Amino acid sequence: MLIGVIADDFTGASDIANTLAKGVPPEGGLRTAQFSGVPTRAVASGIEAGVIALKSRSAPAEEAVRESLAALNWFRAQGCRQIVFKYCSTFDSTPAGNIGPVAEALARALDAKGVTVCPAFPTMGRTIYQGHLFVHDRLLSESGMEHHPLTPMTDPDIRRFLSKQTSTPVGLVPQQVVALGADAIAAKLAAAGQAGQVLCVVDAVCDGDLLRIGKASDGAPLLTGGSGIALGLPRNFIVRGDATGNEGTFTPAHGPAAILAGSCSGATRGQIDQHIAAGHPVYPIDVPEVLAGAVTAETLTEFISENPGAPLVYSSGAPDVVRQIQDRYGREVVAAQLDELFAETARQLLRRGWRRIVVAGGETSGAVALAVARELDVEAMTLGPEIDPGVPVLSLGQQEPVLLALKSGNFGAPDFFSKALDVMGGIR
Ligand SMILES: Nc1ncnc2c1ncn2[C@@H]1O[C@H](COP(=O)(O)OP(=O)(O)O)[C@@H](O)[C@H]1O
Ligand SMILES: O=C(O)[C@@H](O)C(=O)COP(=O)(O)O
Repeated sequence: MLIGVIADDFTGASDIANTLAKGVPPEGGLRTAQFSGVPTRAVASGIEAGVIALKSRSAPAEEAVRESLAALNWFRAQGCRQIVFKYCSTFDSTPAGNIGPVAEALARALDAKGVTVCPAFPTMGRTIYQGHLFVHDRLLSESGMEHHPLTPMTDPDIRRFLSKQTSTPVGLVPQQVVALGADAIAAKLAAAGQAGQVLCVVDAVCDGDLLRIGKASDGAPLLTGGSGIALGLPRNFIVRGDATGNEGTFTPAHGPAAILAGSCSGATRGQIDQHIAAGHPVYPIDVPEVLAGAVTAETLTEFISENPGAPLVYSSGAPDVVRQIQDRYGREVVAAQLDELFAETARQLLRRGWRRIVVAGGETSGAVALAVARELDVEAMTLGPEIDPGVPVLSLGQQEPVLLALKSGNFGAPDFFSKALDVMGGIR
């Protein structure tokens, strides 16, 4: 294994695994596998890039650091030469962590300084200029992310926000330097390191910038960012002949399907509206009823079983509704109960023969994907086709694989849900 990625959530993991598997022409990508947590068993030989999905984004900082270091140790044992810490392209975190503490701990363990911090994903409108993160034409803090249920983002200045989470000063490589090319970027990062800046925000406003950063990162032990940071990495290994590249085989699955949505993002709520307008069966989950024990995984499984095609169950609500529920019951309590509801629903569906599940939301995907991995006793997932930017199909198991699509809350076209099922084998 050459590249090891530590991802702080499951949708983010499949996003960067997709980037590594695709790469850019003419070289293409690497043979990539995604793991649910730190693997406990030997993995297939020939994997060139591994992505460990952790559910650490909303965990306490100490726990996130511990799990990330365990992932690092596993990758080191596999011989990885480059480690990437993947977080959200909207830098989802709180002032108490976890991006700063995890990145500093990894840098310490790898003796790295002047480490790139670059959440840019221009295809999805996430760009960084003078250290400020934009989502399309809005600053992060006016993009809707200021209403996120778990990690509301109210400061678009990534250098200033990250500094609240770190014990060392944070540097900046401005776009004017990035535009000069790989040598200029590498020199600026080295100077930052010498000045004691362990982490350094690197501007990127287009894929060209990410490719220049990728080239500058050849040989770097550690970089951190969104999935865009991986865009230029496969080429470094392929042109040197260290990697042979991705062959990309995929077998669709047939049989019943289900869509589970716990994301409350504007994009997901729009996709739900579109799914309803298209006449597909939907079940809106009443969250107080879940907390009262009146709506359970059995309720959802029954609804899905009785409504073939593209049945959708969702808890997603508008920001004011979510706030009211959190104020009444507590944010963590609600999140834990909904995670378990979706996880148990997935377990029950697998036991009834379901082999295609689409999930919307990072936390929700983490809960579901971990439950599926444990239920099937399969730790590694391989990459199938990309449904929409940043969302691939994941395949678990060899014979009759189970297919998952883990959609980041903010990603996907308005018709994402039916599109995902089409790619996975059709709606029937
Ligand atoms: N109606 C609701 N009220 C309160 N919290 C909710 C509701 N629906 C979902 N949640 C919680 O909101 C969070 C959404 O996060 P996540 O699944 O990561 O989505 P996203 O990818 O949009 O960030 C989860 O913790 C989920 O349990
Ligand atoms: O970088 C991104 O935006 C995604 O890969 C990601 O991390 C998604 O997280 P959620 O929005 O919580 O699904």
